[in-house]
Amino acid sequence: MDKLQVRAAGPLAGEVTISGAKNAALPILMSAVLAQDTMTLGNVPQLRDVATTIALLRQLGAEVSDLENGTLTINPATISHCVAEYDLVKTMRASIMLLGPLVAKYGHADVSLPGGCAIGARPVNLHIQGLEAMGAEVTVEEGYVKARVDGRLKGATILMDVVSVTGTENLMAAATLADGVTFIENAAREPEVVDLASCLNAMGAKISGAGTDVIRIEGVEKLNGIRYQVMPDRIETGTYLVAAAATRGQVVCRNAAPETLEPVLLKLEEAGAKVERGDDWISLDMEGRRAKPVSIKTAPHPAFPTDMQAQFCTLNALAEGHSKVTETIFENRFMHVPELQRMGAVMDLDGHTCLIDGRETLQGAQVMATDLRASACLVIAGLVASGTTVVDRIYHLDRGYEQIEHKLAGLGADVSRLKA
Ligand SMILES: CC(=O)N[C@H]1[C@@H](OP(=O)(O)OP(=O)(O)OC[C@H]2O[C@@H](n3ccc(=O)[nH]c3=O)[C@H](O)[C@@H]2O)O[C@H](CO)[C@@H](O)[C@@H]1O
Ligand SMILES: C=C(OP(=O)(O)O)C(=O)O
Repeated sequence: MDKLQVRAAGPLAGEVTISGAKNAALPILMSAVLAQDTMTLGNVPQLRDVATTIALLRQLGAEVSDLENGTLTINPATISHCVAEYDLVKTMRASIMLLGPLVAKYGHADVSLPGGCAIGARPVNLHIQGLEAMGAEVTVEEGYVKARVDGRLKGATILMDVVSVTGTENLMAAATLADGVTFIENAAREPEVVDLASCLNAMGAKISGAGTDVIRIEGVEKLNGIRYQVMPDRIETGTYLVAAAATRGQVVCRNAAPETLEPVLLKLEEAGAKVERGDDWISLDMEGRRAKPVSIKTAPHPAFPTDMQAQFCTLNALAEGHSKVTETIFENRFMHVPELQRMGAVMDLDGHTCLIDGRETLQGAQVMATDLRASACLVIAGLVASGTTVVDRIYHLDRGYEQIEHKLAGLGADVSRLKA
């Protein structure tokens, strides 16, 4: 298994180009099965999760090109087999987003249940209940969610008990081909939901309200293949901004979407960073200062994103004073805390809250990446720590960060991949 070796090399400085968003690319790729003809997608990031999605789509029988310079074509007309097998699904929970589009277009879908993961149980009950409300018969047999409908799904009013990003996306995508009007209430408002809605509308769907907590979808009979550019990755952007802040450096993120990460930018300003926003760029400059501690509480958009919580734990571990980080989305998303403690961070877990007493620096150590953002926070810690940090199990990192070692090296970091 590959590892990442990180050594402190002073403040980061320079420019980094942000990739397309993993969490927008995945639902858009999976919703491509709804089209009648070829979809051409641009700004698709070269990630392990994208490779898994391509493999899943090919397993269904779709003709999918290789990803070249961020561009991918998908011809779903050849789909013949509506089954997403366990071997691929177990590596990527987002595979559940095939369920809605497949049953809406083909009337049947079998998608393996992905199982629990490091950050929490992550059930899919809301996905299932929403499809049932639209008239599908859904069973769970031998580890697979099996959805069936005779003819078209029916428009329905669906109240989501919990705000769910992929739940909203799955049901919104399914409802585009339903007979009648669907309302999704208490919908997720994440920018990636809006990006998926924009793509579906360009394909001919009639969706309004994406980005608010009530989404209205008027079903249509068919959707067309189109060209679409995936939005920039706000979490990747936030990760490079935090990396620059933790090293007391500066960075300009190009091809970014500042309006999608305002809660993160505000917290970075509170930490003492000078942040500037352009149309498609964000710059951050610590002017050599050590970060001030910032307390955060994760919650659905437009509040502070859970996918940036781990990175802010590292920033706070290096800040001048005390802070409190509260996780409200996933029950087990502090797996990075014991690893940061091994690097000398002073932090205490109390249920869903982590109390942090910042230190001037950390010490390099061998650490284990437990999930995607935990991995990122350990890499950031390594950029500052004395000695050498070796982050093991970086396949997590490869799920969500395109060429992280090259991008960091471009900012002056001393980072290298140790091949297994
Ligand atoms: C591919 C993708 O976009 N992943 C993102 C998505 O994950 P994902 O869509 O899986 O996360 P959800 O928004 O669904 O999860 C939010 C909460 O709802 C609960 N829940 C969810 C579905 C369900 O049927 N029942 C249920 O109880 C979950 O356990 C969790 O406590 O949003 C998360 C929250 O912003 C992010 O961390 C992930 O990066
Ligand atoms: C938790 C994440 O992703 P996923 O939902 O794909 O596991 C993430 O992007 O931080």
